[in-house]
Amino acid sequence: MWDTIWINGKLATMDARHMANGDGYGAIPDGAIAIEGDRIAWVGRMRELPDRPEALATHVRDAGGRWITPGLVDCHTHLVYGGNRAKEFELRLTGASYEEIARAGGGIVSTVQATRAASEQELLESASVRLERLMEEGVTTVEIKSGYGLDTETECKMLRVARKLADQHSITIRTTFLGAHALPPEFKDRPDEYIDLVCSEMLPKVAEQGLADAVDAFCEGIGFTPAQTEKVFQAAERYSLPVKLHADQLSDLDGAALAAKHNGLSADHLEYTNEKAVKAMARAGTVAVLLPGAFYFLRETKMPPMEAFREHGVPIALATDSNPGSAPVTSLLLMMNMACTLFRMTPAEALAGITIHGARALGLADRVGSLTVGKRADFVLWDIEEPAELAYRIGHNPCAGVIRSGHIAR
Ligand SMILES: N=CN[C@@H](CCC(=O)O)C(=O)O
Ligand SMILES: [Zn+2]
Repeated sequence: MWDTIWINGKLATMDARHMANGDGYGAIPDGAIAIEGDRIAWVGRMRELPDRPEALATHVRDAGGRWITPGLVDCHTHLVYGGNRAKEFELRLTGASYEEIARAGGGIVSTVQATRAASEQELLESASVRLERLMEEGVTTVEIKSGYGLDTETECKMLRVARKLADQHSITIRTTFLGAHALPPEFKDRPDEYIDLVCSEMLPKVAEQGLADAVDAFCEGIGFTPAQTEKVFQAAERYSLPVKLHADQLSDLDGAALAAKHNGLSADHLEYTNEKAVKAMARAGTVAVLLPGAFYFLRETKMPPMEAFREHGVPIALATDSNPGSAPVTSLLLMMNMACTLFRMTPAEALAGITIHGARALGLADRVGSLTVGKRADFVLWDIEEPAELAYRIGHNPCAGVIRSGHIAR
């Protein structure tokens, strides 16, 4: 006997096994999902159920003909930080660029000051508000990076806050150590010494305390060089932590190829990525994580190489990049719309980007991201007539219910 069975759902399974109809959603129109413990025990057509639902499960729940998708996955966020950067936004509107502000000591470094000054409790409270916004739209898995501490104490503080968020909310959180996000002012003109600190003190401490599930860096003119980034990756490998990379956002430093060389889970941003690097990503299974919110907010014009990703079969994920400087956004549905409008993705590609491919970018594709037997029973009920509506509307939240680990979460 199953614990629960949801009947009368239209399932967008996002499971390759159901993609034969070519709709891109793996749709099952008259679907049911059975739950045993926190896992999916059965998925299929109602008429293929082996018996009456009441005879199969303790609880029978009616989805009322609603669409059901996997729980959404936001695979790239900087959700924990102090302060905000509204002043920098105003500055950019008077002509200063994101890079100019960063080079003049503003940008990421100004958030570092506010984050160092904030208590753990203050960071927890401000990040909780942002996390709640994501969860209201059906997000059940989220990645959170450090990177606004840039000293051992504050980097650990940020990651502890991210872990606590997972204890306090009904959500799966993966944490990523991003010590190599920017050069802290106390290391001005000494980037190699800072990278040594990241590799020999920060990362070992973070790893010893089990605070990170992955390691990231910002490989860019206003971040770190490929050689410095590679040192961070080598240190991550010593602690058996997978890597990801903020790559090729503002210029082509061959960052995506570097991430692929180190079997990166993902390379993120990728506006300037070249085709050779795309091929390397395809070979390594590195996911392309696109961040249309940052592209929009910084008014970027260089498009990520969409056709090359498709041609070479690189999985494309989407994320909010929620952060105070380049993407003060907490809506993954808005990212779907922006990905379709700005990057010309299809709504089905966009949904795959925030479900199965987002899961893949976190190394979690065997556990979440699709309606598949054995995966965690995380799914969302939607008041929509067709799945494309998730990407079509702007500023509208049709989430009608969230099931997380088998239980009704909202
Ligand atoms: N590109 C680098 N890091 C963040 C932005 C951080 C910030 O500006 O505060 C990003 O992913 O866009
Ligand atoms: Zn980022």
